[in-house]
Order: sequence, then C-alpha cells, then structure tokens
Amino acid sequence: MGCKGSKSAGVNAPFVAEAQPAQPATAPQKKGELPPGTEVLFVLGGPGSGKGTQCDRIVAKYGLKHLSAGDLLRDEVKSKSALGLELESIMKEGKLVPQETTIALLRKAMIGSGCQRFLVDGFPRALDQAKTFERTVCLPRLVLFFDCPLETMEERLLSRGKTSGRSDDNAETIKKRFKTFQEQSIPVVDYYEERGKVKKISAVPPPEEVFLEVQQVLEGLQAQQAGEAAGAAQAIAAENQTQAVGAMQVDAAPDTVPSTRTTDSGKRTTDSGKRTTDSGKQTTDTGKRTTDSDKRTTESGKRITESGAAALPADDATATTTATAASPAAEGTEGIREVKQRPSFVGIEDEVLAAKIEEASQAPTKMSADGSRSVVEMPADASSAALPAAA
Ligand SMILES: Nc1ncnc2c1ncn2[C@@H]1O[C@H](COP(=O)(O)OP(=O)(O)O)[C@@H](O)[C@H]1O
Ligand SMILES: Nc1ccn([C@H]2C[C@H](O)[C@@H](COP(=O)(O)OP(=O)(O)O)O2)c(=O)n1
Repeated sequence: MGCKGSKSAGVNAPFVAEAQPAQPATAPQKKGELPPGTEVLFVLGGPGSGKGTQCDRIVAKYGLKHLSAGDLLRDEVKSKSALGLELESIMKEGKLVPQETTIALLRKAMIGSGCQRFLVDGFPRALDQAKTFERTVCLPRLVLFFDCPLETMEERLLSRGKTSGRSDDNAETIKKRFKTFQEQSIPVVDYYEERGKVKKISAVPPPEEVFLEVQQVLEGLQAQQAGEAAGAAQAIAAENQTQAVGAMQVDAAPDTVPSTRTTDSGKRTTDSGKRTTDSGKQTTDTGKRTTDSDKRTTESGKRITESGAAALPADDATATTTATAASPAAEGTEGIREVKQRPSFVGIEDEVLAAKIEEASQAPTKMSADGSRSVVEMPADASSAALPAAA
C-alpha cells in the first residue's frame, strides 16, 4: 500500500489507525530525506516464524507501510545486478548482508514511499544494524518479536520451500540461518528488551490466533499514544497559559520592582509565583526546563531579571520560556505562541554515517568469504543500477 500522493493524512494520525490506508507524511518531506516524525515498528522473529504472514494482516487491518528487508534484498537479487549476485551468495550461505546495503535499501524505500509510519520486517538482524539504523534513521517505536521453537520454524520453512522458489529454503541453508539467528539476531531482541521496547508473542498457534495477540499489542500502543497526545496537549495548553499570563504581568509592571518572595531553593519568585532562574529564564507552570534552541520572545519582549528589578525596555532584551526536547514544543510568533507538534523522536543524527549509507546505496560491494566487505570499482554507467528505484 503506497503513500505517495495520498491526501488522506490526519495531522495527528496515530501510529496505528484501524482501517486506515498507510499514512502519508504529515509534515513536508525534503527531497532525499525522511519526513519529520518518521516512526517505525520492527517485526522480528526467527526464519519462518511467521513475520511476513502477520505483517500482511497488520497492513490489511491497520495500514502501515510494510517493508521487508528480505524482500528488498531479494528484489535486488532478481535485478541480476552485480550487487544482486553478491547478495544471493551471502543469503544462500545463511549469512547476513552487510548493514550498509540493507539500511540503504530500507532508507531509500522509506523515503521513496512518501509514508511516515512503517512496519519494518526482518530487520534489524544484528546489533550493528540496530544501532546504525537508530543513528541514521530513527529509533523504533516498538519491537514485535515472534517467538517460535526451531523445530516448528524448520517444518514451516521446508514446507514453504516447496513453493517459494527461495534458494535459502532448503535444509542445509536453514541450519545456517538458525545459527545466524541465534548468534546475531537474539542479541537484538535482548538489546530492545533491556530498553522496554519488546512485545513478545508466541508464533506457535495458527495465524489467526497469533494475530489476536498482535491486535492486543497494537491496540495497547494506540491507547498509549492517545494518552501521550492528551498529555502533550495539556502541557502545551498550560505552557501557553503561562506564557500569556507572564507577558501580561511583565507589561503590567514596567517600572517598579515586583514584590518577591524566596523559595526554599533560594530562588526568587514574582507575585504570580513564577520562578526566575539566575540566567533570567522563566520556568513554566508544568515545570518544563528550557533549552537554548527553544528560546522564544514574549510579546512585550521584556525580561524578568534575577534582581526582579525594572524590566528592560522591549528592544533591549528577551524573556524566554522553553520545553524539554522530548515534549511538544511551542514556538513564538507574537506574544501568544503558535503551537507546533514536535516529532516524537529525532531523525538523522549522524550525518557522516548517513552519508556512508547513501554512498553504499550507490556502490556495489565485494564480499569476501568471511563476510567482510569492500567497495568495488563500478563501471561509470552502473551507479544507478546498484539499488532498485524506491518503491
Ligand atoms: N502461525 C502459523 N502457523 C502455521 N504456519 C504458519 C504460521 N505463520 C506462518 N506460517 C507459515 O510458515 C511459513 C513461514 O511464514 P512466513 O510468514 O513466511 O515467515 P517469515 O516471514 O518469518 O520467514 C509460511 O509458509 C507460512 O504460511
Ligand atoms: N536485516 C536483514 C534481513 C535479511 N537478510 C538476509 C539474510 C536472510 O537469511 C535473508 C532472508 O530474510 P527474510 O527476512 O526474508 O527471511 P526469513 O525470516 O529468514 O524467512 O535475507 C539480511 O542479511 N539482513
């Protein structure tokens, strides 16, 4: 289900929204970049645990943009490019493709989709993949892990192999894939478990029963989001009110020292009970601290100083109010501020790595037998053939 060109997004569309098509980006997307507020749900599980089967159901019911790392890699193999041939031999060996290639494929498909909310299936399969994706794309909102015994997965894969045409669905490769899963992918589940992100679901029952569990998890996520949205709205309202009151107070007492009292911490407060910091910054009623990047100016442009003495002339100083980076922030226009929702997590943080991944998306790689990688010289006309066009 594509997002490009769709006009159906709600501004505050939840991550999972029943009976919705995959959501297009709600914020302007710069060319070649992910839209602000990009969100991802990882779907993990051993080979044959049923990730793809459940993803189909999730997409049908909730509408997220589904991206399967394995499918993206197989598409590359099908293209018969030099890179595709390299990938095929790695996958036949049950090994993992170098992370630059997989992340470049995923990132490109994400950007090209025009969507904002993604179900990423079969990724990350190793800790390096998880950490690099976090640095160069985004943090996952949640990780669904389909738990399944190896014997069950083996039976399923052998059965799938009768019709899948996949070169890795055979007894010999399956064994190698299980080894890779246990050695490299299980640590990813542990990593996200430590961060409280994993929802573990038994993948043994029939697909419809597994999906009942999946629905419970996703509906829990919806409820959590609704709570977060309500909390954020409250914080914004409280902050706006504080700002409006603060501006009025500063305007109302231009030339005199406001009467003050001292708190336990020794900070002086104005009559309104607003506390001023040494730097003259004002804290909000919600107790949110401020960062320099979030500085705003009140309508009067006047500042409450530590001495509480005469407010400075409007053209001389600024009063600032800030919010934590994690919370929705308001930005000043004129006095009473226009409110803007912040993305729930930061997008690209590491430009150098991002550039490396971009580079990997242009250059085929040469693999050695031990899985180490080097970039190979490409013919002048091959640069655009290294990756498939974005979905
Ligand atoms: N819960 C289930 N019970 C029985 N068979 C299943 C179940 N889920 C998936 N399968 C079957 O097992 C095979 C592997 O499922 P698939 O979704 O392709 O797994 P994965 O994407 O994890 O490799 C498929 O043939 C699929 O039809
Ligand atoms: N993040 C990933 C995902 C898949 N791969 C490679 C290695 C995997 O064995 C194959 C197939 O992955 P896919 O997720 O489609 O398949 P299974 O879960 O094994 O059924 O792709 C990878 O190297 N890195």
